[in-house]
Amino acid sequence: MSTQPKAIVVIFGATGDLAKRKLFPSLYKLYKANKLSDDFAVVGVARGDMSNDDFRQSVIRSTDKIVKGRKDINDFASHFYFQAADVTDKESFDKLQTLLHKLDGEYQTEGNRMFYLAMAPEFFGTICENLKSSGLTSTEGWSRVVIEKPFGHDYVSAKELNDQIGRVFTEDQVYRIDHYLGKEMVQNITVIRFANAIFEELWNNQYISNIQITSSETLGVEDRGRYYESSGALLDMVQNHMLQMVALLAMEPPINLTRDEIQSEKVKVLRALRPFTEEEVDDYFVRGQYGNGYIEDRDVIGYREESNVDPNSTTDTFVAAKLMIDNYRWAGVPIYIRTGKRMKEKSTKIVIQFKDLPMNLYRDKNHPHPNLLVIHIQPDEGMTLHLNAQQRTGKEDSLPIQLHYCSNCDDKMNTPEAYERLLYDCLLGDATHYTHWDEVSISWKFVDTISKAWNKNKEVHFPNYESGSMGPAASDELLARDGFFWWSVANRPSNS
Ligand SMILES: NC(=O)C1=CN([C@@H]2O[C@H](COP(=O)(O)OP(=O)(O)OC[C@H]3O[C@@H](n4cnc5c(N)ncnc54)[C@H](OP(=O)(O)O)[C@@H]3O)[C@@H](O)[C@H]2O)C=CC1
Ligand SMILES: O=C1O[C@H](COP(=O)(O)O)[C@@H](O)[C@H](O)[C@H]1O
Repeated sequence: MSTQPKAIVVIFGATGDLAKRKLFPSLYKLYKANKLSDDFAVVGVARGDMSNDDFRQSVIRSTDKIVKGRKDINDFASHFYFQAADVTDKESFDKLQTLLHKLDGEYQTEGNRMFYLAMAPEFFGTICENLKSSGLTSTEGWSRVVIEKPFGHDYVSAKELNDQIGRVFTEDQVYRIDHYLGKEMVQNITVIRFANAIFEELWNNQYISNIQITSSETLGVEDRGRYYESSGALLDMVQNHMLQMVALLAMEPPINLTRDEIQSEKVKVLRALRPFTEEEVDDYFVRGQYGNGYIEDRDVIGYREESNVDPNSTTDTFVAAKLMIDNYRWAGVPIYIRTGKRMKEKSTKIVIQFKDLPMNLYRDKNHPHPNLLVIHIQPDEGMTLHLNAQQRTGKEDSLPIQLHYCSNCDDKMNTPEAYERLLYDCLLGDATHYTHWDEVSISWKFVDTISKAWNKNKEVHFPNYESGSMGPAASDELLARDGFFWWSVANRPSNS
């Protein structure tokens, strides 16, 4: 298989935020890394009428933040073409077909096509149906479709969408993107587990006390209020990114590293998640909404004051939960997750807390120092092992130390960005780090119960956490009830 795939990438929604902020810069980085053949073309689709030159200037501007003074940027941009089209208008697709045939000839792309749906979800089904009816998917090369999130807003809508897409593309042609799966250290979760004897033997309820996953953001809802009002943190982050990290952390070792075997093991974890009745939800889930506050040296408004947000909104901008996986390996081990907007720091971390020794000769009874494995997903990418190794002078107590590995502390720009990795994977036909329908459907069924319970009970006292905090007090109480607390582990080693 060529590591410099030839293809035409068609980006529906090419004048949108995702295209400019993530897709064009990622394609440029692939081009810079010689991961794109010279035979590639990108066709941007949107309604606005734009010349190819204007579109190329838009692409160049979007890469500005990456590399200054780029000699090759004009050559890169010359591969971009704009096709004005309204995706609800079938005739638009005939014009697109004509352009793709022309470009197939000019760039010898062998009829290979990636259709990237960087548009609002309500258009996903329509685009797929029009791609088929216009013959755009009948090509001598391969054709793949990348579907952005949210993939539906509940199980029923996700199933309808999946059936609509399934009438055009086979499962192997469908790439449901969850960009967390493109992140360096999310991809390393299975490497840390399955390439290190010292961890795999301990990775179970015999040795692990609890697991904590935090994905906190300092950003508020920004200009996405219209979308977020009907999503909230539960559907925006938990149903996809958080549950995907749980699956990777808890899965059994696959028999090999093929997509099918890895996804098969992830599905087993999701199926073993303890289901809750609607009455039990509030015993295991905490919801929050940010109020005003002070963050990153400035005053910020609360969620209800944001644009396109109902002043009496009950949408959750924060979720904490205690998940239980009822299988032999994890029975009894709580997995705590929390995610939210307008929190104290932008960070995604996983903390594995190991059980205490039955008898610790050096234990400082007032300052327990259990062993922790911290997997830093972002902003630092790496891991820290918290051990007890030094003896305090003249005392029996031991001192905690940290072994720290950071893969991007010296050169943050070198680690491929998630979208860069995932775009390249799709061009290569590798769906390992994309989500399979089986994973998506189970995640929706699990989250639907929580969503229904919360929609039935709107008696919430929102806002219930200050911007700049780590969420509502109930999130701490969720762990305190079990004798635990959220570890506020630093991004970098310290001698605390
Ligand atoms: N932005 C982000 O950070 C993230 C976005 N996503 C997902 O990515 C997708 C795109 O998001 P985002 O870029 O923010 O959205 P935007 O609203 O910024 O962009 C939407 C794009 O779709 C085009 N468009 C809208 N209607 C039509 C139509 N009828 N025919 C053709 N083109 C149309 C718009 O151009 P025009 O109006 O000129 O036609 C524009 O290019 C969404 O599914 C979102 O959920 C997922 C994760 C993060
Ligand atoms: O999918 C999404 O993720 C982003 C956070 O992504 P990150 O890579 O910056 O951690 C979140 O802000 C957005 O609301 C959500 O849709």
